[in-house]
Amino acid sequence: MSQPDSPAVPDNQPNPVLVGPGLTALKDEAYAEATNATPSLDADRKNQLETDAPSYLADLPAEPASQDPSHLSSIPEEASQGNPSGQDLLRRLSLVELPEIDPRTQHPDLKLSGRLISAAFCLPYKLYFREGEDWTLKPRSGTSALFDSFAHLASDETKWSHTLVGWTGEVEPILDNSKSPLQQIPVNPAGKAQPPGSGSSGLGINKAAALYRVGKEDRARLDSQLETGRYGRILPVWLSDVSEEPEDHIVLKDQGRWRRYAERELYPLLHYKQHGPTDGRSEREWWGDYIRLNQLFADRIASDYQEGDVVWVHDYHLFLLPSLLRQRIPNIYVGFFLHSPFPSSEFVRCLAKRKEVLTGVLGANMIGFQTFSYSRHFSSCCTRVLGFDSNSAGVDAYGAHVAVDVFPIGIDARSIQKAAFGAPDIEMTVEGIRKLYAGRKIIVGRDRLDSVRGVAQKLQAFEIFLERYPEWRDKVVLIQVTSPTSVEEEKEDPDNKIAGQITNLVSTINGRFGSLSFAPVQYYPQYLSQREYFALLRVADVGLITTVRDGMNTTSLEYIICQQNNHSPLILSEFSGTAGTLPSAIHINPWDLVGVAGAIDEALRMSVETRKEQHIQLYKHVVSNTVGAWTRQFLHRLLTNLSSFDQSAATPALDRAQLVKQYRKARRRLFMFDYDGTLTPIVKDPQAAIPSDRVLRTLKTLAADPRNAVWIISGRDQAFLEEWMGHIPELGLSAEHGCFIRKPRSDDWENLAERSDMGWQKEVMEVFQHYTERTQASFIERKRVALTWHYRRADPEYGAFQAAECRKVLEDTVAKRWDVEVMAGKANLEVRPTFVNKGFIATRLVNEYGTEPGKAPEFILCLGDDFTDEDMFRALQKFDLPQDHVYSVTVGASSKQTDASWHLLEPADVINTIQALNS
Ligand SMILES: O=P(O)(O)OC[C@H]1O[C@H](O[C@H]2O[C@H](CO)[C@@H](O)[C@H](O)[C@H]2O)[C@H](O)[C@@H](O)[C@@H]1O
Repeated sequence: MSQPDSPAVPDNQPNPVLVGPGLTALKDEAYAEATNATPSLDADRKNQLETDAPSYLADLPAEPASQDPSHLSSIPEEASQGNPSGQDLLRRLSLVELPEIDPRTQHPDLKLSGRLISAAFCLPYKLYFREGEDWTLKPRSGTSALFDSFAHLASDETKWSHTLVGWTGEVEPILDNSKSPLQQIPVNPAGKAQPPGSGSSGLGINKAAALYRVGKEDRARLDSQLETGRYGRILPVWLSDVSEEPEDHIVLKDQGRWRRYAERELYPLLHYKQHGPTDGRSEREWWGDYIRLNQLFADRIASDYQEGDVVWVHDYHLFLLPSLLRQRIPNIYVGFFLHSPFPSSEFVRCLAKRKEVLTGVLGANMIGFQTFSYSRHFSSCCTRVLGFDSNSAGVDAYGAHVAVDVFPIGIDARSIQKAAFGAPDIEMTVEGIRKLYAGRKIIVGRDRLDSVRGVAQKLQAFEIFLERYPEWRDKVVLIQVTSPTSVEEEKEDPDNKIAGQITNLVSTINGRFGSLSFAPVQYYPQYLSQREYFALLRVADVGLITTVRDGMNTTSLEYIICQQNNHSPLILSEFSGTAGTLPSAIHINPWDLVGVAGAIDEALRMSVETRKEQHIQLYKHVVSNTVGAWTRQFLHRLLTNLSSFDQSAATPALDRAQLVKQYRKARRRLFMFDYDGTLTPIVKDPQAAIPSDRVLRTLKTLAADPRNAVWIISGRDQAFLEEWMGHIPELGLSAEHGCFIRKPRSDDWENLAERSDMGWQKEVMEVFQHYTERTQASFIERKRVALTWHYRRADPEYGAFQAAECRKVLEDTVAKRWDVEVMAGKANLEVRPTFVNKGFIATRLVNEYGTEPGKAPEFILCLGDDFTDEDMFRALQKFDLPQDHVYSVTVGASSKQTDASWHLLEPADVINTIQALNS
């Protein structure tokens, strides 16, 4: 989730601007918390949730363990008709359990160790430090669903042994109450106290600029404090520069810098925000830190890794980690989940480091997204930015298939239920708020103060609502709570533009529609306690979420749990990742302010029956798609994918040793090389795909051996082959997929299509021209016989779409009248007569180059990369030759569908292989 809204306890709170009655105005308690904090708040949270849990929850299983929402069909009829209470529904859904994965016994092919290592940017705790003492751990606010997932993995509900690897976060010192703040300032790099007042703020300490040293013993103490707990074993990652200090000390300096690249460059971009141009200097520095941060994570994981471990990497701070891990441990099992949105490739293209970021994450075996559209954008980016083949199932990257899938995250419904209905004093708080607004409808909004959360749009829409529906004036109150942003990019806004804009809007609305006794907008720019937060969600008559972009909006899910008795409607932005999973909410476009105003009116007037109906659907979703179910589903899919990438089903990499051995033994050898994509890499312009000197030299040497017959069998025309390879007389050339042949040491070309009627060409040209006119940047390559329509330079998705249509038209018309084949090549469509193909040429050559008539060569190496080369591979299978005499090799991924027996990744490997034979 993109820094989701969480009701967690704050570590600092600003002063409220307009504090409405009924909610506590919280003061800045960071100092007090730091000095008086308990060793761990986990116990507190647990107590709060469990000791006071209502008895009706006692017999509930911990988690509805669904892996498949289809189990909802098994909900008893009355559950949906009779409008059961939320607790009933939760209880019934909980009974529908699917088996939990046992990593040690399931997927035996993967030889799993049973250990799962989660990598998340920050630990679930904020750390407070005083030399020589136990560390103080306080729950970190935000990303609550993710932390709940870790807790689930560490619980008895799963069979994984869970380890969490995360950055310590910005470590803060515990200040000594007995000393004045100025006596406690941190040291500068030379070990001297910083001069009083230098960069100071608040307590006299500029935390961002401060420098702390953490010794070996203190770090070991933290390790042992984190050895066990709610989230399993935790391994903290210490982010620091290469230190000049004695080795056993880590220097923490400008700790916020580790966030900068991710939160100033990636976060805005992922949320469709682009900053203005800069000189790029700071970005380069941040990028350096980003690489180092990812490397330090990789080091930490690699040092703990055991064979068969599964690593699950979370979110955009760690985009590079999957590839860094794979570099260190090639066969590692890695899953990646992006909690934030993923934008269209048009946005990603703007990122200077787009290639590094995309290839970094493609080191994973599977990449998960919150919604289908985010996953589609990602796959499309890999095609457009990196040129990789992709479809909705995944991306083929560097010879590996990376699965891409969708997993909308959920919440821990059970613990939210307990907190919202079982926490001490919550009923009193609920009653207190109700009394305060008695006689008025309550609309509730709770967002982080980021521009992408759409709070400004919400207020503007509310103003229009009061304007257009005057009957509601004085009868409706909007309670809007905004917690401070935690994202660097927004925090650093020097003018605090959003905050200013929001307070202005609040004042305008209250000025226009309020009175001395009532303000229609109650605005609370502060953290709420958990009790106040849930009480607020419970009393709402409407929940209003107008986010302009988010990965997953957990507030909307928590609201649904809180509304299990009232069934108040939820108005939800269609730009929230949650919208797709909550079709029963009232969907709005936050940019259509009049539409939002209308939706508020509709929600307030909704009949009791409709509200109930909608709520049941929403509630079913939330309690069956919990964070536990999400966790299990992700891992289940990852392991299934890993099993299906089973290497026994894949084409093996060419065994060079065996190849060389047979080559040396053989008296007659035949080589058949395809050209494009085999001897040269695929490039945008066909005329630019010329052979390198190295390729020519290697071929020449190979063909110079009298035992070798070396042929180039290509779709290219005579002119091209002659221009670039014609000067090597020992080479045999076959052009246009076998239509023309030039034997070694000959200048004459044999035309195998001589007697064929070329009437079809005119018809094909007409169809090709039709599609060329309609597909920008596509073009026709006219050869003597074959015709090729290229769309590599066109928009890849549109080009492929047009090619599919064009192919169908040709197959339904020309191919029915003429004896021609329509072939889909690499970003091209080709038409040629059926009577000849590369397979036909291969058969002819095998028969021609034997040691004696009727005997095949003792060594055959045949290489090609595309569909047309498969004809050669199939032709070779028809000869009953000893296995170690024939090497059919496809150039590309091992996962590729092919009739070849071996694979090589790319043209460079082909040349290296031939060189190995030459040496
Ligand atoms: O049989 P081949 O030697 O592999 O030739 C097949 C076709 O290759 C050429 O097109 C392909 O390569 C181009 C250069 O890398 C690339 O721009 C294009 O997108 C590919 O389709 C060639 O232009 C065709 O005539 C060949 O039939």
